[in-house]
Amino acid sequence: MGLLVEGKWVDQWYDTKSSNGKFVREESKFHSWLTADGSAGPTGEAGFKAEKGRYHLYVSLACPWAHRTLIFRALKGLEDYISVTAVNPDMLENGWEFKSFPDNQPNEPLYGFEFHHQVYTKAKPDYTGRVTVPVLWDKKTETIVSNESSEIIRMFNSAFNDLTGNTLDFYPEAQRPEIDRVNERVYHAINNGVYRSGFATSKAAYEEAYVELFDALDWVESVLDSQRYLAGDQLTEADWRLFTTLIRFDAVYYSHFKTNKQRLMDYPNISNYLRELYQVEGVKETVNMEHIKRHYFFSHRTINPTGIVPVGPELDFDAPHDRATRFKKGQAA
Ligand SMILES: N[C@@H](CCC(=O)N[C@@H](CS)C(=O)NCC(=O)O)C(=O)O
Repeated sequence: MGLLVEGKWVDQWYDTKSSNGKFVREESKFHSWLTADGSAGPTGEAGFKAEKGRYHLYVSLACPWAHRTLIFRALKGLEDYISVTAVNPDMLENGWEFKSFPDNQPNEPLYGFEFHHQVYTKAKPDYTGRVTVPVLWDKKTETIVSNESSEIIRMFNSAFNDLTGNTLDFYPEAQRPEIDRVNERVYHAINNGVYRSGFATSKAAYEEAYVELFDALDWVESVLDSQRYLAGDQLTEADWRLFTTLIRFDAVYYSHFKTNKQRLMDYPNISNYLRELYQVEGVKETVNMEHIKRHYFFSHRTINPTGIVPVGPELDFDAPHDRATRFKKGQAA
């Protein structure tokens, strides 16, 4: 685990000393947008037109943020348009590495890179900052378009529609205020909340994150009691953003990040909803529990010094769910 300082790799764990034991996530640094016609998006540079085969996605199958982009790639039928490389789940002194798992064969197809930080210095030789996944790479101009998952999923939601004919919309205009409102709380208290709990190095910081997390999960449980999805009767990006944290919860966060007030399996609405989302066509293929468990338990040696990966728990996301029978058109039946 480390970061780049003026283009040089430095091996160091997160600094929580300057923030009273709190884990503070660094903002992503690349914010351009891929658009249908190459015009500029809300931030960054213009010139990234949606074209078949032009872009490459670097992900970790373990990472909840990268997982969002893989889900959108699948739901939007972009598999033949955007190629993907998954890093090795072990993230140790060199950060993310390009090696297949578990057989450790080189797997970076564009430049033969060994380390993910080489992607960052290729784009910006004097880059300073964290070296994170996902990264959306432009093969044509050889640069990073974006390393912010919440923005990459919005690009995937619409930029390729004319090319693919897939017009599924997970950020519909009319629901945007509600989606944004839900995202805000889910991001802070749940998506990032599990990390704020697990990476805290003071009891006070851990407990603050823990309380906010379970308050938010209670709120989600009650929302899902009266409507089928987080922002109403339609499946939206708000659901997919929550999904990637939920699917890791009982297997990893509950024990490794000490978020153990109760398991998700113990929430009737959330657990049924989680199974519904998992069973949406194309989604289960994006879930890789081996990478997920291996990454967290093996890589975070400050939290789990032995690196031993637990065998359990046994989880069956293919079990039937009750959401379709409980909600006719998204409303309680
Ligand atoms: N805001 C980023 C966060 C991405 C992120 O933190 N990814 C983690 C893996 S789950 C990572 O690569 N961490 C490496 C590091 O922090 O050094 C996004 O949503 O795209």
